[in-house]
Amino acid sequence: MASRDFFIGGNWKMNGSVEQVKTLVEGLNKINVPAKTEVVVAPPALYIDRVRANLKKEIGVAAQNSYVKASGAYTGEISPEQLKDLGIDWVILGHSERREYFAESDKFVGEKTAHALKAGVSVIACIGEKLEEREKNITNEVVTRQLKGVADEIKDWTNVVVAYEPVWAIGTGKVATPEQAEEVHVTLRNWLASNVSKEVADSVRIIYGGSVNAKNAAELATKPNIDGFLVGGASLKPEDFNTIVQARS
Ligand SMILES: O=C(CO)COP(=O)(O)O
Repeated sequence: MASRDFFIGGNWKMNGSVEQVKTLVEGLNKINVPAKTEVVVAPPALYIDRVRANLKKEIGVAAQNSYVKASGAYTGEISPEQLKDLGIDWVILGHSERREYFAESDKFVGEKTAHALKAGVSVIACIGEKLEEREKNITNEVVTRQLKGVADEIKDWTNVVVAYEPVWAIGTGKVATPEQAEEVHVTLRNWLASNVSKEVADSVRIIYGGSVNAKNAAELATKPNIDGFLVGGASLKPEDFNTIVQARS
């Protein structure tokens, strides 16, 4: 078994209502977090405060985005400093939906990562190729370019988790095979060993996201370089999410 702790993130995306969030938190509070496993959920920003107030402390809370400034005239944005103020220790950055719909560049994602880390907020940094990029056989080029966007801006990787999320697998029910995911994770680790350090390559957690569910998680978790998951749809179902949390136990 890999020595890196298992990491499970639940990305709720823009889902939920006051009532649904309450039910979800009640369900999550029943989860027994196994040893050497870290669990973090990312509610929409509006609900973060109430989730943190009502969720058991063994489960962390993440924002789904944050900006590159601490405060100021940036209408609609949220700073990592404000997240810290509310006891939020994590943020998801560079999700493909933000890259696609909000035109976030590799450099901007790197800058946001650097700012969040400086503010003391840990980062789940997302990367992943689109279907046409996989079909053109440029997956490795795309994911290492995206990883470089982060590597160019930071030195300390202690508080970073890398999430490999192939865009073609997100919300499609078309999960990457364990072999496909493992292959990319190895590529990323090799890139880190060559371009950052062997220590970072060995210690950074690389998690997989894209149609992970209660049925496929255990098999994916057998791969030595898959250190956990970033879960979308199935994170809205506490029982399924619990099965995924227990996948390596
Ligand atoms: O984008 C994802 C998590 O960030 C994955 O979403 P799904 O699990 O719904 O495919």
